[in-house]
Amino acid sequence: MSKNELIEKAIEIRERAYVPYSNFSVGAALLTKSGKIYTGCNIENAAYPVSLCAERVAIFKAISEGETEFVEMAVVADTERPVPPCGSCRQVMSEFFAGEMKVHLTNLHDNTMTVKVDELLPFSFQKTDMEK
Ligand SMILES: O=c1ccn([C@H]2C[C@H](O)[C@@H](CO)O2)c(=O)[nH]1
Ligand SMILES: [Zn+2]
Repeated sequence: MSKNELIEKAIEIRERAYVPYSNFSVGAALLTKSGKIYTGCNIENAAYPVSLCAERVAIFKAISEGETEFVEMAVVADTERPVPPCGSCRQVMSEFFAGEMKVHLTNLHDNTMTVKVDELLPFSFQKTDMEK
């Protein structure tokens, strides 16, 4: 599985985005260690805050299927710069992904930026912070 194949999956699933409010479609694809790909698109709601981002749809699909080991993720939107994930998604990434894991952020013009989870959210709140 190459970076470009993962990006292709994110581009494909982006077409399924349900975005009647923002009209801003996002796609995500997450590769597991076992070689499976979980995809996600953003899904909005008339009660706006209930909406879910593409990244979290992909991550929660994988977690709910019992996946625990992840290799890399791709996120795509029709932005000028590579799409930056929101803070909530960064926090969820830091919960389930290794700090060193790569996330490929891209747009429809092939401007891709690859960042590590730790770079997306440094000094993130972790479950170990609740242990004394
Ligand atoms: O990285 C991002 C940024 C935004 N959105 C969604 C949330 C909302 O549906 C729309 C506008 O914020 O885009 C994502 O899915 N991922
Ligand atoms: Zn988000």
